[in-house]
Amino acid sequence: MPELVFFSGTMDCGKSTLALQIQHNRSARGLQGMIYTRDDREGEGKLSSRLGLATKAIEVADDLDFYTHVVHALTAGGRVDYIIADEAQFLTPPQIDQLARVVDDLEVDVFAFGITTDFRSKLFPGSQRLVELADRVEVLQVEALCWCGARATHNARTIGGQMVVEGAQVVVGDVNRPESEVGYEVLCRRHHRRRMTAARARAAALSPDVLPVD
Ligand SMILES: Nc1ncnc2c1ncn2[C@@H]1O[C@H](COP(=O)(O)OP(=O)(O)O)[C@@H](O)[C@H]1O
Ligand SMILES: Cc1cn([C@H]2C[C@H](O)[C@@H](COP(=O)(O)O)O2)c(=O)[nH]c1=O
Repeated sequence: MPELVFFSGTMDCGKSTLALQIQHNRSARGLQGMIYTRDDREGEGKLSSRLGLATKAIEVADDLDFYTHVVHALTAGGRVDYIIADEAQFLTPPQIDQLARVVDDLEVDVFAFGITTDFRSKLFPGSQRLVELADRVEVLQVEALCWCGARATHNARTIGGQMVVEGAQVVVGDVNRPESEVGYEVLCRRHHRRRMTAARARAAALSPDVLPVD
């Protein structure tokens, strides 16, 4: 049975790498896929992993209708055995419904990859719809870690190393950026709740306030 699978995790946990591996393994067996992404850090029309691998992808805009797009590809004589959609958190809820329709009516597997929650730990609308509709939600096995060593479950947005909780939901960016830039850091829930980034933890450890006093 074809499936809609949502591979989910924090930033930097290997989602795009897995997408590229699924693409590689299937195409190595002669299967043909359509690869979609939206707002990849490396630029338009690319699906890229931090391990250095990348592939061409169809850049999705708000007005792209997945069902119509796949039907056009099929009626033009193309073969579509599976679909990969990276950065799926940026898709609109109607687009997720279209992906579900591709699975049910066209009998094509759809593998979607994305983060579930934003920097305020609120669901992205696309991810919410995926959780509602997916046949399976898979959490990636390679866990990203918080600075404290616990499993990272949340994404923090940082400016100057400090976690911020105001701002637009979508700001394309990366982890491990210089402290002067807007960036992201993955944290465990405890430290996300306390807004305790690695930089703040370092500063607190160095503060004379926490040194033992004779
Ligand atoms: N230099 C490196 N050596 C080994 N693994 C790396 C290296 N850089 C990144 N990775 C791996 O790549 C993962 C990030 O993969 P990526 O597919 O870009 O993540 P995501 O799409 O989830 O944001 C990291 O969690 C880590 O496991
Ligand atoms: C938490 C959060 C992230 N983003 C952006 C930042 C990146 O461009 C992508 C996630 O990419 P990854 O391959 O999973 O690392 O999402 C955002 O726009 N808003 C947020 O709150």
